[in-house]
Order: sequence, then structure tokens, then C-alpha cells
Amino acid sequence: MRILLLGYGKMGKTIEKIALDRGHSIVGKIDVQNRDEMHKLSASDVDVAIEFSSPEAAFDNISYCLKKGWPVVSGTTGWLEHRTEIEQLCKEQAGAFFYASNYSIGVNLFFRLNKQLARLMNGQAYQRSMTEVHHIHKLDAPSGTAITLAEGIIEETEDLQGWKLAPEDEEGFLQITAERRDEVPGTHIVRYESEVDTIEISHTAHNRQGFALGAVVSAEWLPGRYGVFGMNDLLKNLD
Ligand SMILES: NC(=O)C1=CN([C@@H]2O[C@H](COP(=O)(O)OP(=O)(O)OC[C@H]3O[C@@H](n4cnc5c(N)ncnc54)[C@H](OP(=O)(O)O)[C@@H]3O)[C@@H](O)[C@H]2O)C=CC1
Ligand SMILES: O=C(O)C1=N[C@H](C(=O)O)C[C@H](O)C1
Repeated sequence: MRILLLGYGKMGKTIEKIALDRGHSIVGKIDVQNRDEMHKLSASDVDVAIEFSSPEAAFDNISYCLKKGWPVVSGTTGWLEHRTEIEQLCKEQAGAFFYASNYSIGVNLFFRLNKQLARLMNGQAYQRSMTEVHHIHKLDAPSGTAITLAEGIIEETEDLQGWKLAPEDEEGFLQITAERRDEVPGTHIVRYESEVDTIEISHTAHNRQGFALGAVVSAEWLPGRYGVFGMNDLLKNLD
């Protein structure tokens, strides 16, 4: 497949290596400095675009791909207030858009475990909280993964109506603490505490390989499909 990389930072570079190893070619590596190169590509030059850029850039990048008719896989976090607009544009353009806050298989299993645990704990007298730890370069907080985990817990818990980023804290809201430390690739901890004990589940990424492989596999899956997709569509056989 001919892949266009939108965003050529830590993720773009890891994705490039995996894509080349899997026999794909890279038709462009776009970052802030060379955006005009993207405009030189015609609709037929690209089989699929993979977008890992920044919260400010994602909406324009994804819109551009959809208008060009390129299927687009995005993993950028921190822009989802525009998600409905992108889904609408995807429909109007009869395009293909794939999004996941986290592309690693391990985290997607963890999402399911998180929901099952939340269901078990619904109504139990435990204080719920979450901590996410990432490298110091990360622009958004809390992480997209933490937001997905929080949404999973809130869906399964009758007395939670939303989440708050610490130090904000309010009864009826799940508190998420975001720590920024060294070069940590991504750690998420979900915690239930009572006076007598603590239950914790955690996922620790050791590097970016899992995220990048998931994005490339999604990019292999998407062309030829039309609509808005996520990891649950790709991982149906995990059910
Ligand atoms: N869903 C998932 O599984 C994962 C998601 N992420 C998310 O992916 C995003 C990128 O992460 P990461 O690679 O670590 O970040 P980096 O900062 O390392 O890379 C971001 C890249 O995007 C480029 N960029 C910024 N603005 C634009 C633009 N307007 N057009 C094209 N490229 C642009 C930057 O260019 P320049 O260097 O010139 O500024 C840089 O090359 C983040 O939102 C992160 O949260 C990360 C890991 C996994
Ligand atoms: O910025 C990162 O690095 C990561 N971002 C994603 C997120 O915000 O959840 C996924 C992963 O945790 C790494």
C-alpha cells in the first residue's frame, strides 16, 4: 500500500519502520515545515493516510484527507471536540475514517477489562480514581486513553456523571490525575479504594511499537470500506 504519513514525529517515525517492514511504501512524510508537499499529491497517489500530529493540526489534516478521497487512520489525541464535524464530513464525502485513542491490542483488551471491573464495582462503596503517566513532551491532558477508560467506567457506574482533571475534584465525578515524567511511553492505572483495601488495574506500554503496529494494521484494513470505524470494528474476533 502507498501510505501518506501526516505527522512525522515519534509516532510517524515508528509507523514508517513497521510499514516498510510489512512491505508498504511511504509516499510522503508531512510535518509543519513541508505541508505544501501534501498539496502536490493527487487523489490517486495515496491508498491510505496515517495521521499522528498534534491536537491543533488533526482536524485540518483529517478534513483534507477526506476531501481528497483518501481513507484516513488517525491516532492524534486532544481534538475530539470536533469529532462530530469530522464524522459528518466523512458521511458527506462517502469517505473512510478510522479513529482510536490507543491502537495497541493490549490497551484495547484493557479497555474491556476496565468495563467489566466497573460493572462489578457498580454500587460498591469504593472511591474510583485514575492516574495516567506520560513523557514530558505530551501536549494534551488527560490522555485520550484515560478519557476512553473514564467513559467506560462512567457508562457502567450509576453514581458517576463525568470526569475531572486533578486537582479539580467533585462528588459524582471520576478524578483523573495526569503526571508528566521523563520519557514514559504511557501508563494508565484505574483504582478503587475503600477503608479496608485497594483494587488496581494498570497497563504499562514499554515503547511505541504496539501503538504503531495497531495503526498500520488498521491502515491495511480500511481501504475499500466506507464510514467511521474504530478498534471494535477491527477486533471483532476478540468478542
Ligand atoms: N492513538 C494512539 O495509539 C497514540 C496516539 N498518540 C498521539 O499521537 C499524536 C502524536 O504523537 P507523537 O508522534 O508522540 O508526537 P510528536 O510531537 O513526536 O510528533 C508530532 C508530529 O506532528 C507534526 N505536526 C504538527 N503540526 C502538524 C501539521 N499541521 N501538519 C502535519 N504535521 C504536523 C509535528 O511536526 P514538527 O516536528 O515540525 O512540529 C511532528 O512531526 C499525539 O496527539 C499523541 O497523543 C501517540 C501515541 C499513540
Ligand atoms: O502522547 C502519547 O505518547 C500517547 N498518547 C495517547 C493518549 O493520549 O492516550 C496514547 C498513548 O498513551 C501514548
